[in-house]
Amino acid sequence: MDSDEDVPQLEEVEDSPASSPGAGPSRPLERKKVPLTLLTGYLGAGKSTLLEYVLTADHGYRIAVCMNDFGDTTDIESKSLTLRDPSTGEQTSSFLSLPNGCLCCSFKDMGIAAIEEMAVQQGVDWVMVELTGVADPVPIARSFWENEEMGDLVLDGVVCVVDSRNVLKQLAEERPGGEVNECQKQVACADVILLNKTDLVTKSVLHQVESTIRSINPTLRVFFTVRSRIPLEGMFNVRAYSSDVSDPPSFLSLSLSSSERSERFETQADPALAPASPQPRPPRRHSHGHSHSHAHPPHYDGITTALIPLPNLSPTQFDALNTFLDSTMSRTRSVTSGLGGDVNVDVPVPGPAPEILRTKGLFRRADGREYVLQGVTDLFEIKELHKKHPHPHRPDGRSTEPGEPAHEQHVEPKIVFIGKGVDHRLNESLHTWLNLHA
Ligand SMILES: Nc1nc2c(ncn2[C@@H]2O[C@H](COP(=O)(O)OP(=O)(O)OP(=O)(O)O)[C@@H](O)[C@H]2O)c(=O)[nH]1
Repeated sequence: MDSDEDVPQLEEVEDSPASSPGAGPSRPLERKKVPLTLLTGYLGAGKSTLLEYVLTADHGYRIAVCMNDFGDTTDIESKSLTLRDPSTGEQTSSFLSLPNGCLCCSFKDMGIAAIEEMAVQQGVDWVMVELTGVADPVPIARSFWENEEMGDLVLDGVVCVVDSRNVLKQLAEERPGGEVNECQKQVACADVILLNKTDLVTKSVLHQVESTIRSINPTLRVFFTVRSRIPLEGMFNVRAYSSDVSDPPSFLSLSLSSSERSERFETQADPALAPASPQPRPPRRHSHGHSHSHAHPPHYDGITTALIPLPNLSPTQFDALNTFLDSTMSRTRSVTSGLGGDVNVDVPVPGPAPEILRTKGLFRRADGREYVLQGVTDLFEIKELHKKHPHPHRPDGRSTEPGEPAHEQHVEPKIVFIGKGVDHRLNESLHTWLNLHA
């Protein structure tokens, strides 16, 4: 095995005075990072429609949108700007400054470092990078996540737009050798999804689309949209790859017993776009009766999910969990590298190795300390969570009185694996392994 590809080990992040609970804002001397969102979606799903909205609407955000090419956006009244390398004075990239304060940049000619430079120099609130319709977002998300050139940028999450009318067909498209298709990968690796073009489908189709999407990736924030019209706050601050260990990623609020009820958002159809026939309503809340203590039954040969509840961990179980993850990721690496064959693993998991695309989780030790797990393909990282702000509201939504203890949002410890060949064996093996090390 190439040592460069060694999976990062479980490391406890050291408590610096600035990051300790109760020590005030973490790292006060550091510049605030600019969050970056990756936008994916199959051909024709509605990505450009979303970007056009971002670039033209009066939403109050200053967003830099990076696209493969400017396309039709050059029609939008804009001012062309050029960015120069401060050391050489050479032109590094060009972009358009739009009337609502947003910027439109050509991603084709810009590396991550140039995007970072532009974001910092222009003082933008947010960066969105559009990936092309058939792009596999997994390696791109991974490279944005681990890239040192990100500097003052931080990957916030992956937003995927799907065409509700065609997505079931796109998910079912077969690839030679049973490869996972791009549409499945886009859904698997997304953190926020827009079920777009809801004006073109019936309520029952939309219901089917939602349950299929959730069976592939139960950690998603779901929005129902017409013309990709989404409240922008909904797709921002996802912190899905958060390395700021004072703010838990929002997927952690996913409840094991009620993930179907977890987060639902509906957007109003633009009346100007309303079809002549009555607008189908998005489905009401519903339950599929799934038990999340086991993997979902596969809907497609490709991607499945295991959502595994965890007990509070003893010190030996905490170490054992690291070994389990290390072994699981080594097996994934042997599949994705195409080398196959035996890998040196410490944990016996029956059956063929899964190809894991995304891993997320929260661990709690018996002493109450909590850790967030993030993983993309065979890379994973675990950081201790230092809660900065206990929840200022009571569970009934009312603010706490002065002196009354703040209520913390209760998050159940769990791991979510999303990938090909992920099934109940991972769940069973992990619990057997943890019991062995109790
Ligand atoms: N009826 C309907 N049409 C929509 C909606 N959203 C987008 N469209 C139309 O669908 C077509 C494709 O939308 P785009 O935004 O260009 O899709 P895209 O994902 O950028 O497509 P590519 O650039 O090919 O990947 C356009 O004609 C849009 O006007 C919607 O909610 N309802």
